[in-house]
Amino acid sequence: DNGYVGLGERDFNNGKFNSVGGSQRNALLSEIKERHRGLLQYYTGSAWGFSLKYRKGPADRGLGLEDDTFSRTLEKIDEVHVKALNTGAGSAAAAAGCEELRSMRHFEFLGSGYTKLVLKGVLSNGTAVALKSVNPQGVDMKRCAEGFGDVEGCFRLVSYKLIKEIALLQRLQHPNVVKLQGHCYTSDPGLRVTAVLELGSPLEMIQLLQTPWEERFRVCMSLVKLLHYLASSPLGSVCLLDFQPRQFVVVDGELKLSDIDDAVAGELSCREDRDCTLQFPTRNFSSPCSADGQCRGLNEKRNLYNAFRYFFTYLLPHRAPPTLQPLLDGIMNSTGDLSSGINRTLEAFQEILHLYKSGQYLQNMSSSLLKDYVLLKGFRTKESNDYKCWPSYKQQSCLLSVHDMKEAAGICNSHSQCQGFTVDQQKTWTGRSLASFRSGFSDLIPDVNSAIYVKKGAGFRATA
Ligand SMILES: Nc1ncnc2c1ncn2[C@@H]1O[C@H](COP(=O)(O)OP(=O)(O)OP(=O)(O)O)[C@@H](O)[C@H]1O
Repeated sequence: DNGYVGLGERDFNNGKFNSVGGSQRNALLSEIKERHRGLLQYYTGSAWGFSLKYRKGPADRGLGLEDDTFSRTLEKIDEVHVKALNTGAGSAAAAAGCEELRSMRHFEFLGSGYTKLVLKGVLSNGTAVALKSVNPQGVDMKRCAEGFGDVEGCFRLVSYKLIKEIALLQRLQHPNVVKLQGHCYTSDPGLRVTAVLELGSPLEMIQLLQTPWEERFRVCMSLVKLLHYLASSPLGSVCLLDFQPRQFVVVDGELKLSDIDDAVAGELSCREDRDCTLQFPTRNFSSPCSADGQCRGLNEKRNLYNAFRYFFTYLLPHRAPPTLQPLLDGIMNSTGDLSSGINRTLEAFQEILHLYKSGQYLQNMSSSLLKDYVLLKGFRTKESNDYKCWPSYKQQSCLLSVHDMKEAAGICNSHSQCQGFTVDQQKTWTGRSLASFRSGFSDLIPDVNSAIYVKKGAGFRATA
């Protein structure tokens, strides 16, 4: 009994629900109520500044609204979500709501998945954003429509995943979670929800594998910072059930979580230790069941092991500076067997970052290296193709990050084609300089702000 059995047919034909068979309809209603109830946990807490007006009856039958017609119930459900989302953190300052979206033109397809369709749009202030809505062609919609035969009802059901995403994004604010810029929730004639998000680019693992180690380290470190936050977030410990690279986007080189509807907050309940087992294809892990019946630390473990198997394994150790390799091996081991938690893992990343930024990883770098070079002040090279090296910041030339000129000289000495280098004003995210390594200098241009290190004996000619 879902509290709605026996409602008149008119209640389902008001433009919100199609007429479908009774048992299918009731099953869909049960699912809708279930999803709706599941969302309430994300709205409670002092941050919301209001209390939910729901009367929870015995076993929460009909959400205490049994006397109302179904359409009225949906209205009340909508009222709760609209109110909760509109008073959620950051909503007052949100840049985009329904009005803003209605005036938007020219959308571009960005991506789609089982549940959502993502389009690029531009706000009136010129900011490009990602707009998420229910994917009418997605597997979620198709399965639901096949099962229940009610497209409008299914739209509502699937929308709750997006509403959950909005509610979670309001509460989980972190530099490595995409920023919610606003949302639109309309329920007349049918429920339509749009989330307005910070725009990123899809995480392309193949592309990332070809980027310099420093950038791959950055992605892994972004992930570690995110997991550190999720381990003790305002919603308690949060577990990302679906942990695939496609759940993340990249914004200015930083990894950000974008698909959060499959996250769960709070530790798993348990009766005994056996209930707290994590099963992965090649390994199992377990946590003790605490006296208050929770698998303490299990969410953190699951997230961290997934970070190891989907990210660190591919991105972290390859082509790292040799002196940092032992520390990186340490991270690979301690996350691969979960002997360290997220706190210790973050510390290990911070230590590596410090050694890298400060140049301390460059042990025994001889200062005599620069003696092989002549400093030519007041010149720069033309932006042109030159010999390639891997992994370079540019595809058609050899552009690498360096701590200082000595490191650049050492790199140049190790490349047979290299005849010298210039160091850019541009910095990488760690504050290191970008050095352009050259095989010749037939294209020099006067530039008071630049200097070139030319290998002694290398021929060069200025064009002006
Ligand atoms: N903020 C964003 N900026 C740019 N592209 C995005 C953004 N968010 C999502 N996308 C793209 O849209 C795709 C679908 O989004 P999302 O993962 O939220 O949908 P989904 O239906 O939950 O997907 P899945 O079936 O993988 O769980 C993503 O894989 C990503 O490529």
